[in-house]
Amino acid sequence: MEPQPGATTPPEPSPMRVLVVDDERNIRHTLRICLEGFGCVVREASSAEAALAALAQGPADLAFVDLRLGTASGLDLVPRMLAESPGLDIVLITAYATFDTAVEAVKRGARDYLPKPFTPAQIRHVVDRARTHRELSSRLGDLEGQLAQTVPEATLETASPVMHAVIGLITRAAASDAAVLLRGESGTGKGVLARALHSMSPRRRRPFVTVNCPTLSEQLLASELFGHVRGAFTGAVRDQPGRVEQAEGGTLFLDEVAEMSPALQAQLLRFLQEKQFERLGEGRTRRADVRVVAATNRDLEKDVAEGRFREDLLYRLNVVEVKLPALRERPEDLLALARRFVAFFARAAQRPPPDLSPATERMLLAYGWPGNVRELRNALERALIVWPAAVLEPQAFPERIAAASGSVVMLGGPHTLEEVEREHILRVMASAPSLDEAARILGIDASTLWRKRKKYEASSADKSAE
Ligand SMILES: Nc1ncnc2c1ncn2[C@@H]1O[C@H](COP(=O)(O)OP(=O)(O)OP(=O)(O)O)[C@@H](O)[C@H]1O
Repeated sequence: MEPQPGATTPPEPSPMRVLVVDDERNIRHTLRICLEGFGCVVREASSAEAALAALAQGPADLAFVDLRLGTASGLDLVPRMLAESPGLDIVLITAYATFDTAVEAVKRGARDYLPKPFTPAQIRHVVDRARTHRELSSRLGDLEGQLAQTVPEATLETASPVMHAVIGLITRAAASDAAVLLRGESGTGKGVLARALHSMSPRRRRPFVTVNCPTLSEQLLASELFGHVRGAFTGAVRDQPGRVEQAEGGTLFLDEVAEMSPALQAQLLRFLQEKQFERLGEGRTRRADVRVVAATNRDLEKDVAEGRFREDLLYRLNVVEVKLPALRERPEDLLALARRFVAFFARAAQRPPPDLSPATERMLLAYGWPGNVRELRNALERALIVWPAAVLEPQAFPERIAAASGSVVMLGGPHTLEEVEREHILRVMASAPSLDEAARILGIDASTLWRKRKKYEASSADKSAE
């Protein structure tokens, strides 16, 4: 059937961009003809330097690289090409095929290995696989974008002198490889800062891997960190690398590091000292280049004094120690953070962001926020759900928060009947879709409700002006 005018068809995928790196003209030529036959856009390079120059000029999706490039080795070229173009699929081609070279190529980041002579079917297979890989990566990018829409972006902007000093310290620490210990109450943003540190560090293009220590049993935590081999324990059905290996070249974030058994503390200490570890159940010693950032909300000196935490491990972990202030210790940031969360959750709910009433601002500043930024975020998320009006009033918040500033009327509290009536009417009006509906719920005439509302609005204006 002919497509209907105006009908939308899915966009054609853009052609695969392929770079052929070989010092032999004939091979380049044969590969070009074959690849162009599969719809690829092909560029050629006859040396390692020409390959790097080609990548600097424009990205490629896939590269065929000869193992012997004149005097240079294609193996050495692999990491240099990946440094230039991290998402590139590299396939090494060579007549000198040996198993060891194949393993070495993959270790250095090549995706595959193709012995000469190769057939067009083999080339097609490589191109198809690279295309699938590209599609998956782009889908992953989309999903990451969507995820970023569902979690408010963390901000390092601050008007608080204490927080300013913290961010300065993190920024300086980012440049080095020193272990960093982030201390602070739960919800102060230790995880957020650990990630910020990683993204400011030279390791930012490598993985950031989190291990949440208290959520796992001792054995599972050991295996999570260092991996295991098949049969190491019941349920270990295959070899499994740990988070330390996943974080190779990057940063390992150990959240709540105080919650580790003595045996595991010893293994972690050895890893910090020597960068060496073993997978559970394996004799072979492995190495990993990983920067460790740890966090705790506990008094580790007390844990050391009471024999629960190794002193030598504490000194290894806190080469740089950063103490995050509680939210109540940085009041300068509170309203700005609150407004960011309001804007974020309003956008997610597709409504205009409500303002904070003066009473709400006073209440937010008066409350102690024991759950810190996490509690503030959750309180605002909830407020936007329960309070559809254009101005957020204290009543949109849980009673424990509202009660702190004494600004909210609670049933059974020290209030006059008139105060309770006003409060009840305002809450019903905020959640009802119309004035008529609010009047129906309250069991009074719409005109009576209208008069009462006028009176309350006048008294709110007087209070705000106070
Ligand atoms: N600067 C910030 N900007 C925006 N959101 C923040 C900021 N700091 C913390 N948050 C939010 O607060 C919540 C808690 O942050 P995070 O998990 O980093 O705290 P934590 O100190 O590691 O807590 P815990 O000790 O409980 O693991 C998260 O939802 C995070 O997004």
